[in-house]
Amino acid sequence: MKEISREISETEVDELVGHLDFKTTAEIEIPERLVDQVIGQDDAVEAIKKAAVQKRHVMLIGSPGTGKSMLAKAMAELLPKEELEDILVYPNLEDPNQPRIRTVPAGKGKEIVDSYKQEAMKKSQARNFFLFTLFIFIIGYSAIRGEIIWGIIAAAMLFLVSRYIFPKEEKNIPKLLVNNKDKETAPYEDATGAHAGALFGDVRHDPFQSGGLETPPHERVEAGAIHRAHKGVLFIDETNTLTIESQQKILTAMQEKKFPITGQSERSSGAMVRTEPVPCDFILVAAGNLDALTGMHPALRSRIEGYGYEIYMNDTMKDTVENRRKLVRFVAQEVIKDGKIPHFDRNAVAEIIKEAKRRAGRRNHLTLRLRELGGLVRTAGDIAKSENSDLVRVEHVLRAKKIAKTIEEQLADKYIERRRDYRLFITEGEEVGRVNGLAVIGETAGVVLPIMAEVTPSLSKEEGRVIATGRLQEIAREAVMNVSAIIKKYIGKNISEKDVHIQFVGTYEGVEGDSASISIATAVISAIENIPVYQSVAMTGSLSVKGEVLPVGGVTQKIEAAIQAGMKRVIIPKDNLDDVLLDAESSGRIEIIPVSRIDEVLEYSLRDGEDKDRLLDRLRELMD
Ligand SMILES: Nc1ncnc2c1ncn2[C@@H]1O[C@H](COP(=O)(O)OP(=O)(O)OP(=O)(O)O)[C@@H](O)[C@H]1O
Repeated sequence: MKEISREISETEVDELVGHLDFKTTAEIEIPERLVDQVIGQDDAVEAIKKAAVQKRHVMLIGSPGTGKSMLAKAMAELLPKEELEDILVYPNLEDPNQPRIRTVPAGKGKEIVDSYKQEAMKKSQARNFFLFTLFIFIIGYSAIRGEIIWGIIAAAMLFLVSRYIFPKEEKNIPKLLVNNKDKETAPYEDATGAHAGALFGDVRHDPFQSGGLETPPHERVEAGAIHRAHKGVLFIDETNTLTIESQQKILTAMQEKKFPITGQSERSSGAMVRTEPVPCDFILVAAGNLDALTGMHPALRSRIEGYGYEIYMNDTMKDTVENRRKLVRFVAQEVIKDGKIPHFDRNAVAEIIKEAKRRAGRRNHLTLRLRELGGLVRTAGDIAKSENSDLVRVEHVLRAKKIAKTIEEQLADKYIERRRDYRLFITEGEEVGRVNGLAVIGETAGVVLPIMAEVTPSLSKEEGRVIATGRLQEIAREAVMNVSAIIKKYIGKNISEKDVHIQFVGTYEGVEGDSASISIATAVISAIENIPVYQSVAMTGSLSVKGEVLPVGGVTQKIEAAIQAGMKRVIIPKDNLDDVLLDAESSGRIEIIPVSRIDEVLEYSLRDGEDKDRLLDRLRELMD
């Protein structure tokens, strides 16, 4: 049995950090451009570089937190900022409900608005001076004539009339709709989850629509994300969550490169206003997971397909020296980006990289779900900071790992807790037909999944049935089918004349049980042969019809779940041994038994005794 080394030694640290020579992440150099900071998504980086030059749209599909919005932001940095423009909206004297639109080079917009304001101020000052002199004259004259009351009344009337007669200069000042003054890069607009108004612009409602108190229509016009993204990038995550109508409008905006703004609420006075088309020459970066493709408007998708790039994001990258070095840089990047947490020392970085290996769930790979890993970096940083430590050290990372758990992991904890309360776990003694299987929730959390099997004579005359409860019926049926082949061939019993009942004890929403087949097999064999199973043993593995134990996913998480539930031994497929990456705290707390055949599973899980020896002898004779 292979003992997995637990203590993290100097050489291990050196290997984990890709033999980079550094004491703390403060020494690590970080590239200036965002695009050069992206890790492990080389195809996507290539595509956005090309798309930025050719002004093409891009679709990024993949798991959350792998860098989709980071790439969109990076793309905005690559676009020429010389082309940026300001957009102004002017009143239209002929048709006030159709305000006019003008574009000027970036920075000019504010100058124009300022000069209009000054002009208006001068005019209104002159007007006020004239009115003031007139009032003084009227009141002075009426006072001389001893009729001051009439004078005051006349002045008030004049004041009211003047409000109507004199044009309001401020009403002619254009409004700066999109301001790109002093922008360092082309705009990046994240319109994820935006409602129609935020996306396509809106015209506000005017509660005072007459009486000289109204706000002119052009002043009520608000730009949408598509307009603010003019000459830049419009990023929309979960594109499929937009209504079909919105997707259609985006498509029109992409084709026309301009889109008028109108009031979005039908009952508002804003709905009467519709501007001239407003420029919106943006590059769309649409993102999402695979579901996003199904909910996406086909025309929008084909527009991107035909005129742009579609990229599937990587979830993991190969575990190479070069990529480990990139993860060292990632830790440094996250520290700088956060700005508040201390730098990491070498050992702490190594622990993060170890976690990246663990989270990859795949042999010789590192995870690229870097947002989650970044969360761990920040939590470790916060712990170090709260303790006034000048550096983040291994102990901080280890503690952070306990806190920075994904929802699935927290769910698994609750699940375990609840099962403990109800004593659904049995971790000692032995029982016929009951096996502690292991499964995963989501992709990140392991759980113990107890399985019970019972074999009864068939109720139907023709053939026996597999009766499984819970959502895992299909898996149970498949596993039983494999097991029956094995049992028939090697144990010499035909279970097709029996009913096999399989129960997944307390199955939980989201549990995936594809790796439960050796557990089901063991439970069924135990039930048929009436040999009890040790309850201190947990197991995971897939089973072939020939009785070989095949590798499964999420072994580390499953072993952790077994440890947490209080198991003593865990049986895993031999091919998965390299995937086991327990942290210092968990390691050594359970005996790991790698197996490659079902007879080995039975050897370690069935109660010792003559029955078992006979069964194994028979089985091995036939299998060898
Ligand atoms: N490939 C990567 N390289 C470097 N850092 C990354 C990468 N992916 C994610 N990050 C880090 O995680 C943060 C969040 O990632 P980002 O928002 O780009 O993910 P996303 O794929 O857009 O996720 P979602 O689809 O859930 O919005 C980034 O700001 C960055 O700090």
